Amino acid sequence: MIRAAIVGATGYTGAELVRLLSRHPEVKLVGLTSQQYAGQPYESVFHHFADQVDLHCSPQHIEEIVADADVLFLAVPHGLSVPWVVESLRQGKKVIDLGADFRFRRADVYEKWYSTHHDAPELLVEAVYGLPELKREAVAKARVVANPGCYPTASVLSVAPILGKGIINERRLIIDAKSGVSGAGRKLNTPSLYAEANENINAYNVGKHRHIPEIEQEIAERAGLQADQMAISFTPHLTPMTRGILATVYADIQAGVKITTDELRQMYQEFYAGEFFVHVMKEGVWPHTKWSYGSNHAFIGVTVEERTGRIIVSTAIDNLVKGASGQAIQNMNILFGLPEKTAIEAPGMFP
Ligand SMILES: NC(=O)C1=CN([C@@H]2O[C@H](COP(=O)(O)OP(=O)(O)OC[C@H]3O[C@@H](n4cnc5c(N)ncnc54)[C@H](OP(=O)(O)O)[C@@H]3O)[C@@H](O)[C@H]2O)C=CC1
Ligand SMILES: CC(=O)N[C@@H](CCC(=O)OP(=O)(O)O)C(=O)O
Repeated sequence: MIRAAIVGATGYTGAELVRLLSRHPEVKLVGLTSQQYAGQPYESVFHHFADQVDLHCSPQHIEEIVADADVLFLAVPHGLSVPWVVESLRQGKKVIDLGADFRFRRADVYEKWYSTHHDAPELLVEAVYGLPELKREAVAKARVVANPGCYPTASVLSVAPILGKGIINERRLIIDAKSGVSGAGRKLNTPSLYAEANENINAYNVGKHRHIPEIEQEIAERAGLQADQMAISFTPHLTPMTRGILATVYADIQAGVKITTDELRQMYQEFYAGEFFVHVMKEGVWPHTKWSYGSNHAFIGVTVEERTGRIIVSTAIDNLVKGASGQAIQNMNILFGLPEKTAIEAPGMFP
């Protein structure tokens, strides 16, 4: 059995890890940390785990938690991961960080967008950006996996099949994205209050969201460009749903390129052939976030808009599953040589 510990087990992604890992046939949960609930039974923090999870929340004693586990999931706010990663490496353990601290190749980019100093920039080169459909081989050999952000997961999957092929202008993509409120975590946060989020939709962090450099980094790498050549417009919106991301991407087709919707769809189907979790929709079918609710599956709709010379792609995922905890388990399965879909294969809950 793989011994797994979750740091920050009392947040939304932590609870989602517990839900999925507690049913994983090859995993034993051995540690669930929390600051504010340390010492309390986990099932008294989340009563829906009554009689299901027989562990107490433990304080964040790094050495002991790492010593007891084969793999650590870090589900804490950004800026807190470095000591856990350093100790995991020292003890020869695997670590999967759900936050942003190890997603960037360059510390200066992280420091600029997160307004935080990076205490272990030398480790950034060794961390693997864990989007399994694109980096499976690298993940398999990794010691540190940087689990992608929820918006970047949907955005990068949306365009990966057409990057670096001379079909679109990758530099100037426009991404319009919507998220459910669980994307903001369980902490108190005024925009997430029912009275403010219900029956409301608004853009936020327009032109300055911290996922811009992450999306640009990953798209540039696959397109054969430098990240500083990128000028992507990414506009996130908060929507009155609990879970879900819908990212709609607009890409200008390069001058002289002729492509039909059928040809485009065929490219996507070939690129994602054999990918259990990625589904390319038929003509006229556009993804709904509800299809992915509670699941690790991603749904992609594509079209060529001949009138404007643009490709439009719309992708739906669950921010807490494919956008966070499910993808983290997919990465863990790869790290330990297990079938990738173990414990996360179920379809979404519908309606
Ligand atoms: N929500 C989402 O959809 C996604 C989130 N992520 C990332 O995953 C990580 C966790 O997010 P999420 O679960 O939403 O966050 P939550 O706010 O729901 O939970 C955060 C967790 O971290 C713990 N924590 C908070 N502050 C500290 C601290 N100073 N020291 C130690 N532990 C602390 C909390 O523990 P306690 O309060 O019990 O002490 C809690 O268990 C973040 O990095 C987030 O950006 C990534 C993709 C999607
Ligand atoms: C609705 C909402 O607030 N969403 C969060 C994204 C959550 C997330 O996934 O952020 P990381 O993946 O980078 O940790 C935000 O916009 O900051």
